[in-house]
This record gives sequence, C-alpha cells and structure tokens, in this order.
Amino acid sequence: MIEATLCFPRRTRGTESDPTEEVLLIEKRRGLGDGWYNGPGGKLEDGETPRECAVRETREEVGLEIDPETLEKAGELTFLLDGERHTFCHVYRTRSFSGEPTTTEEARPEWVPVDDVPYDQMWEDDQFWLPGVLEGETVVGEFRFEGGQPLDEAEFVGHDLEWNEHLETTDT
Ligand SMILES: Nc1[nH]c(=O)nc2c1ncn2[C@H]1C[C@H](O)[C@@H](COP(=O)(O)OP(=O)(O)OP(=O)(O)O)O1
Repeated sequence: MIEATLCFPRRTRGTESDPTEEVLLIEKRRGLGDGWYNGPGGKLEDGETPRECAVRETREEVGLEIDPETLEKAGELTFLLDGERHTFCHVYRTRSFSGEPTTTEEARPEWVPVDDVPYDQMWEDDQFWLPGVLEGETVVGEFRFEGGQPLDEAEFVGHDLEWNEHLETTDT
C-alpha cells in the first residue's frame, strides 16, 4: 500500500468587506492524476513522516516553504482498488507559508477561489471530501475504485465518509 500526502495552502484576498477565500491547487504534470487539479503532495519517502512529506512535496512541486508545525491535519483518506487498500492519504491545510508558487516539471500552481474549485477536472472523489476540508472540517473517508491499475483509470464506485471524528494516526 502506498502512503501519500496532500497539502492545501490557503489565503484570503480581496478587501475586508469583500474577502475571497482561496486555495492553492496544482495542475499535475506527471504521475498519478496527470492533467488533473489537486493539492500539492505525493508519496512518502523512506524514513519520512507524513508531515515532512507534505512539506517536501509542496516545496518540490511549487516552491513554497512551509513550517511543518503549522500544518493542520484535515483528513485521512483510504483509496481501495478492487477491494484492496491501494493508497492511504494524509490531508493537510495551512495558512502559513513563504515564497511564491512557481511552475515546475511536476506541477503548475494556481490560486483558486474556494467557491470555484474545478471539481470536474479533479479526481472524482474530491467533490465529496474537499469542500468540507476547505471549510475547516476534518474527514475520514474510504473511496472504492474498480477496474484494475492504474488507479486514475479505474472506475470510482462508492465511498463512506465520517466528519470531525478522531483521526486514526498519531501524525495529527
Ligand atoms: N483518489 C485520489 N484522490 C485525490 O484527490 N488524490 C489522490 C487520489 N489518489 C492518489 N492521490 C494523490 C495522493 C498523492 O498526492 C498523489 C500520488 O501521486 P504520484 O504517485 O504521482 O506521487 P508523486 O507525486 O510522489 O509521484 P513521483 O514524485 O513521480 O513519484 O496522488
């Protein structure tokens, strides 16, 4: 089973009387979910904690620097492929980062209003869990895919969600 992370940097733009909440998404340029929007993130490397992975992947993919302690754990997602655990994904959000997002070989970053997230150009499961995560909730989810590898060509067939439950792992 693959252990992976997703990280959603957040910021507020606009004026005090008319603020716009934004999230930094990437258009992924290679690997799983190539061509789709997602948060920065990727697979854990040996010896790395999920939090360290989220920081490293965000730096590698879009050049933003994040202090690991400012990352807020927002979810734990299990993606099943044909009944087997394929990926366990730790989801984080933060409002604390430095640098300007930059396009790399892996990703093209884009600040997007949270009311305008392009769910039709994302993993099909995202529409079920990401809105709540962007509203500050915590999610534990299981998502079922069928049809064999790779996961991003399999069919999304069902899901179960629990909101604001205690998260399973110690890396919170
Ligand atoms: N169903 C799904 N919904 C979702 O929103 N994100 C998913 C997902 N299944 C996998 N992901 C994310 C989790 C993780 O951030 C990423 C894993 O993609 P990759 O295997 O391409 O990993 P990497 O970006 O580490 O790739 P490399 O650096 O090329 O090894 O995809």
